[in-house]
Amino acid sequence: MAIVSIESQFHNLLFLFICLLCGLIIFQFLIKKSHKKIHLPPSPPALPFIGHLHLLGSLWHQSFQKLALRYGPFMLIHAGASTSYVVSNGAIAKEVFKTNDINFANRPEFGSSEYQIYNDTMFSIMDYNKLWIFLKKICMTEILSAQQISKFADVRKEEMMKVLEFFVKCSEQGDACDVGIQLMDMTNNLICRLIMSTRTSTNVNESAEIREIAKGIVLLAGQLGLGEIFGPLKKYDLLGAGRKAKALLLKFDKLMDGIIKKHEDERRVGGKERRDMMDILLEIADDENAEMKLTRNGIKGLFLDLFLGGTDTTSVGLQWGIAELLNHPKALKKLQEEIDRVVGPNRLVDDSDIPNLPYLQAVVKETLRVHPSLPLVFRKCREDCVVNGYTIPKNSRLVLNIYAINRDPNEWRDADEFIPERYLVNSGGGEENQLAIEPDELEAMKGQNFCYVPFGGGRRGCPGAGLAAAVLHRTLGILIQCFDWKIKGDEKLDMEQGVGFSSAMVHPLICYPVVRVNPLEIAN
Ligand code: HEM
Repeated sequence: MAIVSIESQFHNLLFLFICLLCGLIIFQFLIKKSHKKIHLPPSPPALPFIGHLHLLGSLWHQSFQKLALRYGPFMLIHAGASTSYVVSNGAIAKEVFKTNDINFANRPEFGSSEYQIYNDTMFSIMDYNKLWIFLKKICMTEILSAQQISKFADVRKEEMMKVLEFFVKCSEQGDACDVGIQLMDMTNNLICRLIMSTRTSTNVNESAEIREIAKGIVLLAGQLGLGEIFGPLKKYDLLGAGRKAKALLLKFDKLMDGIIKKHEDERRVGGKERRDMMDILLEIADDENAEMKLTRNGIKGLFLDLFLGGTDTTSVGLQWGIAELLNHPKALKKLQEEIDRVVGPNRLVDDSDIPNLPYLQAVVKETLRVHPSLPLVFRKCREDCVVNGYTIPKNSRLVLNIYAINRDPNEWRDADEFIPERYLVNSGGGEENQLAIEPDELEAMKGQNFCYVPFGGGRRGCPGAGLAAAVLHRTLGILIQCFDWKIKGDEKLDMEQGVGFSSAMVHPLICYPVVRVNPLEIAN
């Protein structure tokens, strides 16, 4: 009996073991099958919970660039609970910006939305929808149009003159100055004047207040973005950035209410000589026949974007431009010679000179290639689609590493080097002074070459590129025309890049300006 019982128990156990083994084999087979269905891009080995966070340094674009060298130009990266497809070359950027443009026209969430008071009306983060299309049209045909930019050329010049006066004074006194602070103030005042005809020194410090608010939000933006790594826990605002951002946004809201009211009062009285961006938007808001109703929140959200998107990016670009020229004295000399030859010493560089200054154009272009002001661009896909042969499920987060794309060694010779000459052809005679910028390169500035994407691309590309280009060329041209810049201690500048939303320099750009053409004597 006992023997029969042991034998039957053995059979039962064997049966159970075989069942388990079969179950395991079927389970593994199913997993493999499902993995085959979801064909995923390469990804570095990940750790539980934190994913690849341990592989990411303080500058994510540089970490992604290094990882791409090993895992390829299309990777899957898990930063805590947040998963992103990371693009690092021009061919795949083209698939996003061109082939699948409309599908990637949404932005992913950026921290907890509970703290965002303009959630559905902030142009840069709202989904691609009718309101976004309407606002984009207003940007491109009205407030950031080439016509509006040239209408305010005198305002750009006035702001420029303030900075020039300051540099001339430093030169006379032999003082060093923080060039970055001056350029930041200049771009902030400029954007404030274009938007609402106000500047720091003349209008109850509204633009200084806006500067402080924008600076605070830009600082918090990095932390808000980092909140994504907590997944659904982000709504608890574990880093506290959401609450701080909301306080700043409420301050901004109140300030804008006052500015809107002033504009409405002025409109009632009438007789304003020139319409600023606020006047244009208020007119559209009051227009009963407009395609869509533009609300006060829509106006505020758009302007917040212009303050955030336009100030740091442009002044950071200018700083890198000067810094690169100071570290490349031959390029600096060549640029000064070009400006002296084309413009001469009796007037300042003007917008109309830019087409005749190919080396200046090449310097600006190369600066934005090596130091894109926004090194990472975030998108979300609206439907399932295929990129680089992989199926990307709807609502996936995609990061375009502009920094890596612009420095791709397969596309650019000596990709990390600052070489403005790379865009130039000799238009005849073999002399350097007959250089011209390649026609293709002008197209590239408009986002048609996907290996060079400092302004992003497709319908969601930067709407301020025209204004940025106008400010960068003219300001850099005048600063180089009027001054020799001496570095403190006559050393090379440290080009280390800082952490943050825009890729600013870690070390302030401290220089001694030395007048070579006095702008106050020749201002035209
Ligand atoms: C050197 C200067 C600048 C650089 C390098 C730059 C770069 C960029 C980039 C890379 C994007 C993301 C584009 C994409 O998703 O494909 C962007 C978006 C944006 N930029 Fe700029 N930008 C600059 C200046 C400006 C200026 C002067 C303004 C306006 C005053 C501006 C306003 C915006 C806005 C509103 C967006 C959001 C567009 C959207 O989501 O549809 N930017 N910019």
